[in-house]
Amino acid sequence: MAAQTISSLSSPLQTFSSLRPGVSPSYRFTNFLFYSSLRPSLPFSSVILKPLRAARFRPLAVSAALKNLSESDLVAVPTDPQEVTVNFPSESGVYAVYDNNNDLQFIGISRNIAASVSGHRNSLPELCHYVKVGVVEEPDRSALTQAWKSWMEEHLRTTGNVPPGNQSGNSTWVPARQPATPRKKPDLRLTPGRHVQLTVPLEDLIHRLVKENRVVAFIKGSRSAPLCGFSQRVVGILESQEVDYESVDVLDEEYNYGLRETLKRYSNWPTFPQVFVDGELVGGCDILTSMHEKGELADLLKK
Ligand SMILES: N[C@@H](CCC(=O)N[C@@H](CS)C(=O)NCC(=O)O)C(=O)O
Ligand code: FES
Repeated sequence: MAAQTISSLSSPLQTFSSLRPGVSPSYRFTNFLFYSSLRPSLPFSSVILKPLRAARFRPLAVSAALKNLSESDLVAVPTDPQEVTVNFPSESGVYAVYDNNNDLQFIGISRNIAASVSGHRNSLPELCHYVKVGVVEEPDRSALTQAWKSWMEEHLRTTGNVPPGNQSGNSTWVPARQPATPRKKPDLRLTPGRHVQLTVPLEDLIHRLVKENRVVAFIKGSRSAPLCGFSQRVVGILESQEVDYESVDVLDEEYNYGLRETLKRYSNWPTFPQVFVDGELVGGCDILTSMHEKGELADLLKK
């Protein structure tokens, strides 16, 4: 195995999960500050101290800037996915996963480290006990690949082995592909079409729609083909929550004529997407993203 070269391994980019395109730099920065200022405390018992060749344990990834693999802190992965989401950085970077014997199993790249770690912990609990993470500044593809290579080379140099999960042909750590994409629910239409003269104001139709359906997302484009990155992100978040929701395309001039401007007045919110839960506007893309990352959206939808 020592003879295996880095370039012969399956591409680290295949391991990207939870891609979050379009997160504005300012938002990411705020997020980073938020995570940096966290001083979470894990129950001490959840961190099993062992005589390690690995590094010190620290409670969670509070100092996650990219360092050498050997210098990075080994952090116990909480069993609660919400704790992972809150305490690990949702930044782009590299991560190394260790089993409960502190054996390195896999080195991956992620656009959202917390989401990837949470996914691995969920699908491979027996192999995903500890992680090291390194946030990559200005994380374009080449910077991320470079970081991944440097960790991989360091591990190869010191052990002569490629981590089992990175050996070619091993698909344990790659998220399983969905067999066939299930057909998405159709979008709701507010009217029968432009040819029909409405006898009720559009506001009343909007009101009825959001009161009669628990979760409604007004988006640009359809849920199967959103026409704007903000709407796409919100659809992705709602799908990841596995919530039953209705979607309405505000750009559909045939069946939702006038909705784009009327809804802005109805909700007093100037942009799309707009997500309503129990008849109340929850927010747009920024708010939904933030609530999703903090676990607040799951709580709201569970109620
Ligand atoms: N910060 C907003 C981003 C959404 C946004 O800026 N939407 C714009 C462009 S898609 C919009 O809807 N503008 C009004 C319009 O197109 O009628 C959010 O969190 O939802
Ligand atoms: S940003 Fe252009 S349509 Fe949304």
